Amino acid sequence: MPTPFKRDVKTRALYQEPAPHIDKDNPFQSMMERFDVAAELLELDTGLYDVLRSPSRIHITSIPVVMDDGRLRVFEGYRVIHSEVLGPSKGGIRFAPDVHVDEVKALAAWMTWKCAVVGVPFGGAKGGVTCDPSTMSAGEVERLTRRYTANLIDVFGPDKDIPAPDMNTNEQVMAWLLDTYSMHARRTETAVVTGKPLLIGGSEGRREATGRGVMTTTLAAMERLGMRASQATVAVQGFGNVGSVAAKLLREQGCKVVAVSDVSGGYYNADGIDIDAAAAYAAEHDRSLAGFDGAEPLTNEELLALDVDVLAPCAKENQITAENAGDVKAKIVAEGANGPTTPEADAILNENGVLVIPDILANAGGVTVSYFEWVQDRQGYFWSADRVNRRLDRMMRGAFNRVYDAAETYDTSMRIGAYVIAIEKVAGALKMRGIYA
Ligand SMILES: NC(=O)C1=CN([C@@H]2O[C@H](COP(=O)(O)OP(=O)(O)OC[C@H]3O[C@@H](n4cnc5c(N)ncnc54)[C@H](O)[C@@H]3O)[C@@H](O)[C@H]2O)C=CC1
Ligand SMILES: O=C(O)CCC(=O)C(=O)O
Repeated sequence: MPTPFKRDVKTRALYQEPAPHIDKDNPFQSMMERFDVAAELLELDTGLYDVLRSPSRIHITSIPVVMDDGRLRVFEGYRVIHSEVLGPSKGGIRFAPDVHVDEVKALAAWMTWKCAVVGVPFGGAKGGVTCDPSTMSAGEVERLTRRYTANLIDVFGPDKDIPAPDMNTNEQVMAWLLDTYSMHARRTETAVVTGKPLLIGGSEGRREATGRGVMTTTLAAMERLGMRASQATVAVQGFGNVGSVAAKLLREQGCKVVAVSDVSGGYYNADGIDIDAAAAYAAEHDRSLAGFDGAEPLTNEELLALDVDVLAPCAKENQITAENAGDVKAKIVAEGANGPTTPEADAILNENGVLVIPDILANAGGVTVSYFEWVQDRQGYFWSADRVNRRLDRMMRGAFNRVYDAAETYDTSMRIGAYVIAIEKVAGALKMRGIYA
């Protein structure tokens, strides 16, 4: 096996300290720690550094919703536009109880870097509403979505800012967003949102795209490490849109998926989980694996420490930390989720020779097919699933190779290699446009 990439060294010598209110487990801080290392490697001008670290706009909005019992509740919603340097801003919307502005800021910045790494002509944005959709009816979620969209109507637009699904949002939520926007615009505007149903301008392959990108980049990493898919074991944390599809597609490539998990806990079977059965079970049980009997129970912590070849964290931020990174036995960590590994954990994984395929590369399949969807909507001409998947695989493979090569050139991790590519591209565009003149 090739020598693992070297541990990253950061000095913060050139750049300002992060804002003092940001604590160390904060996702924005976590993003900035990696940004700082890459900026130093690039010897990035300190002025450009300041521009790139700062979101271009933060929208915070109160969303009044009449609940089914007649009570009026007010939710807080966000849309952070991190950058529009490479094109209109792009990024998902998340509905979750722990959504907060610094999380959305980090997710928006990750979108900027992700689009640049994979080569789609978008800037970065992200949205979120602090709410618990598991306790809300479909009608309540629809009213929340429509009011959130109406409040941000001037922000969104096919040439301005284009949302998509993320945690706890789906095609139906995107359809409500499209409809609300179109009512205000007085015309049907399909390209204002991606990840929507096929019937109203969605793309073949978008639902599976993020998991598919996780599969493609994992296979590319296996090739680099001389591993065979047919002999590889896999554990997947999170069994939603990303995790369930990644598990299914890796299984189809010959891997043995021995463990999956969701918020209800983990499920282990040394002979391999029947992923179709698990997906069918979750579909029938309100998206939950609780009670799935095709496997033995284990905790999410135990899943992360399993003796497998590939670990795919596909749930949420800060799952692999300084406390548990030393227990990770996988040779490859494929980050389906955004921000699942803390900077301290990165250092431990690098030291232990684990190849981490960073989130801004591994999960970029979603935004890549969102780009294809936007292109198709604007042309009014729709592609076959085969065409979408072939183009996606080509772009993910190309991005993987560029990041791997950058990591070798700079003698660093794939994560920092990915940041180097992204920052170089966005900073270059910024200078060329003269914004920084
Ligand atoms: N949906 C998409 O196209 C994209 C999603 N992502 C990222 O992938 C991650 C997952 O997103 P989706 O699959 O869309 O969300 P989802 O809402 O469809 O699924 C989330 C899954 O994670 C599980 N989960 C939540 N908390 C957990 C915990 N503490 N431990 C274990 N499992 C837990 C849930 O039970 C569920 O199975 C997020 O970080 C998201 O930002 C990244 C790129 C694109
Ligand atoms: O498909 C998109 O536009 C964005 C998906 C997303 O939110 C992400 O990649 O984190």
